[in-house]
Amino acid sequence: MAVFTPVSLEQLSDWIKQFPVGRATSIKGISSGIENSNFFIGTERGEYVLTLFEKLHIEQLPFYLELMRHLAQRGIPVPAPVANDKGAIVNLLNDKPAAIVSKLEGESQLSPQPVHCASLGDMLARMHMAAKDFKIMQPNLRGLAWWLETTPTVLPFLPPELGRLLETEVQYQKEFAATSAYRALPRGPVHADLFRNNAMFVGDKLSGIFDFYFAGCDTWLFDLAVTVNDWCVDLDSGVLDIERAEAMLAAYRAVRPFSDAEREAWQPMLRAAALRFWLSRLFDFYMPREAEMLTPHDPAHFERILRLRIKETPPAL
Ligand SMILES: Nc1ncnc2c1ncn2[C@@H]1O[C@H](COP(=O)(O)OP(=O)(O)O)[C@@H](O)[C@H]1O
Ligand SMILES: N[C@@H](CCOP(=O)(O)O)C(=O)O
Repeated sequence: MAVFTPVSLEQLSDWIKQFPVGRATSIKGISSGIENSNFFIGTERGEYVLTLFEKLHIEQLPFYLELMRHLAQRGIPVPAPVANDKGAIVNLLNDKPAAIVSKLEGESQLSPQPVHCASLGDMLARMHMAAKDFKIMQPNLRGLAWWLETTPTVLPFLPPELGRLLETEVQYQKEFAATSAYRALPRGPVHADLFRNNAMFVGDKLSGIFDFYFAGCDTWLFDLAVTVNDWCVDLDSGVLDIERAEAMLAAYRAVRPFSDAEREAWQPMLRAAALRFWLSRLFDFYMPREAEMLTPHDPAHFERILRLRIKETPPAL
């Protein structure tokens, strides 16, 4: 994560007194990621992750943090938010809403094999089931409405052929969202950004999934499509690795079988998932923000993935 808002050990030491984690002993900015300011912090009780929310509004945060608490309570390995002495899990730090969550063990698996993809498929399905009774409703804020709003902002920066691809796909997704097949898709709270860098493994064992700050209520299939488009592709070409994709789909299906509507919507959803990240990367590329450390993401990667998902038949659900 880039650090947009610096926090000193002195500032942290004062702020952290309200939490039952003991005295702060260290703070270190995390350079990966592009949305929030994240820090590893050490305290007398252990290690945690401190996040300062840069763009999200304070009224949106309970959805993410309460969802993490809900999932953690149901045995899904996600960071558990720490409440302060008044029971609040979001508190201002340096004028930004901020939260402390438990630190997951392990490392990201950036070269996943079928065994890792199967673990993700299994966990994603279990997460969807565990979130079914979550009470707070918040739409996916990077869904169709955002695509429609953001496309005109990036279009002026694009060469004509890319602009046409973008406009055509947004129109296709708008029409697909009005079909009965789309409306019949099962839905609920979804992660919506479950990339390789948002899961931890200890050896080959999945130790947790994190970064719920794009989560929202959307179709379960969209969530699976986002996950397949990252975990089961060749990163240079965007081409689907069938063995990895089938391992993920089989593990997901073993927990929650797919419906007919989902089978019908699978290819459009893979396209939607590619479009979503192509558009957000274009937006971040042409409208960058100031940051102390910033790792930009390449929009062309998801343009390639979108072109491929449009023309190919995906592995069956
Ligand atoms: N709860 C956590 N446990 C362990 N590491 C974490 C945790 N949260 C974040 N990280 C680390 O911080 C990095 C950036 O966090 P992330 O949530 O992806 O940032 P952003 O919201 O900006 O995308 C991750 O890649 C991971 O290394
Ligand atoms: N996964 C998205 C960007 C969101 O950043 P993250 O570090 O929070 O996953 C992308 O790759 O475009």
